[in-house]
Amino acid sequence: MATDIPQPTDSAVRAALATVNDPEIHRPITDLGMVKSVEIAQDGSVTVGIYLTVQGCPMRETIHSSVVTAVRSVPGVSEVHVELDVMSDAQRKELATTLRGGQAEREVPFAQPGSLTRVYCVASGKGGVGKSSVTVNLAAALAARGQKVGVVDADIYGHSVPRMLGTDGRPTQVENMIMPPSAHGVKVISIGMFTPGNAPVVWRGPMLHRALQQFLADVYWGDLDVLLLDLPPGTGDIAISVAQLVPNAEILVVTTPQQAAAEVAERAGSIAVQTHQKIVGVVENMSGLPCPHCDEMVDVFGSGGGQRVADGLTKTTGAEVPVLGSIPIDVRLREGGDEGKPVVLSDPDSPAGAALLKIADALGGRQRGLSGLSLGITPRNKF
Ligand SMILES: Nc1ncnc2c1ncn2[C@@H]1O[C@H](COP(=O)(O)OP(=O)(O)OP(=O)(O)O)[C@@H](O)[C@H]1O
Repeated sequence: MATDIPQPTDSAVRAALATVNDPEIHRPITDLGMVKSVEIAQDGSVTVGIYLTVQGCPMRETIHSSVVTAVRSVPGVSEVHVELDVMSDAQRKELATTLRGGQAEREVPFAQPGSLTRVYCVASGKGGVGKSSVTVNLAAALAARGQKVGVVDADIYGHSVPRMLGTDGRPTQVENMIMPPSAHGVKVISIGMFTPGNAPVVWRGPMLHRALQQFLADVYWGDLDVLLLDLPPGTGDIAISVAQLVPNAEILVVTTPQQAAAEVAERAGSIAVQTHQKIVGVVENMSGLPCPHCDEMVDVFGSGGGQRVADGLTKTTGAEVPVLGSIPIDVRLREGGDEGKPVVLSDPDSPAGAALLKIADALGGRQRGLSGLSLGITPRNKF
C-alpha cells in the first residue's frame, strides 16, 4: 500500500525560505527580493532560484546551505536544488531603497552631467611607490594655484593622507552632511577619520562601497575644481566602486622606474578598459637620486618604467597615455610628508617640488569638456 506523501506547496516552501536570513543584512531573504523562483516537481523535488546581491558573494556557500536546510524541512520535499543568480543593477538599487526605508539615494554630485569638477583616481599597482605623496602634493599645489581642491583618502590599508597634509581634525556632522577638515586649502576626508585610533579597517566590499558613496555624496565638498582620490594599491573593490560611483573619473597611474613595479602598475591601469575610464597619464616617482656630491643621477630603481607603463597602456586602451612627469628621490619630499607640509609648499624649488608643480600645472590647466553635457536650456517655440 502506497503511503500518502503530501505534495509540498509553494506557500509552504516560501514560508520556509522566510526563515533564512541574509548573513550580512540580517533580514529574511524573502523580504530582500533574493528569492527568484520556486519550482516544485511531481516527485517532491524543489528547485529554488536565489539572487545573490553581488557577483562572487563570499556568503554564497552559507546562503546555499541555509536554503537547502530550510526547504528540506518542509513536509513532502524529497530533494532541494539551489540555482544561484546575481541581482541586476536595478534590483540592487531597489534593495538599497528598501534598506533605507524607501528613501531615495543621495546623489554623487561629481557624477552628475553638469558637474565641472575634474575627478582623478590616483592608482598604483604596488604599495609604497609614492601614490599618497603624489596625491597630497598635487592637491596642495593646485590649491596654492587658487583651485578648489578636495581629497578622498580611500586607501583603506595605508590611509596616510591626513598626516601628510597635516590635518588632525575629525569631520563634524551637520544634519546629514559631513563637514571635511582642511589643510593648506585642501578639503580632506579619510577612512582613517572614522576608525578608532590606528585600528585597521577590516571592511569588505559592500561596506567599502557604502563608505565611499558616503564620502562622495554625504560630505559637504562645496564647488570643487578638482577632486583627487587616493586608491589602495592594486585592482581591488574600491577601484570598481569608484568607477560605478563616478564613471567620469580619470585615472592617474603612479609607478617607480622598476620593471616589476611597472608591470603591476600597468595591470592596475588597464582596469580602465573594463570600467571605460580614461587614463590621464603616468607619473614616475623615485626616478633616480641626485648624488649629493656631484649631482649625477643614480638610478636606484632602474629607469624607463614610467614610459613603459605609458606605452603599454596606450596599446591596451587605444588612447594616447602620456608620462606627465618624473619625480626624483628627495629627502625633503619624505620629510614634508612626515611633517604635514607638502614639499611643493615648503620647498617648491627642490627637484621633487619642481617636478610635482609641473605635473600639477599640466593637470590644473585641463578643463572638463562640455561635450555631451546638458546645458539645462530648452529651445523656444517659433512664433
Ligand atoms: N620621491 C620620493 N623621495 C623620497 N621619499 C619618497 C618619495 N616618494 C615617496 N617617498 C616616501 O616613501 C614612502 C611611501 O610613500 P607613500 O606613502 O606616498 O606611498 P604609497 O604608494 O601611497 O603607499 P601605500 O599605497 O602603500 O600607502 C613615504 O615615506 C614617502 O615619504
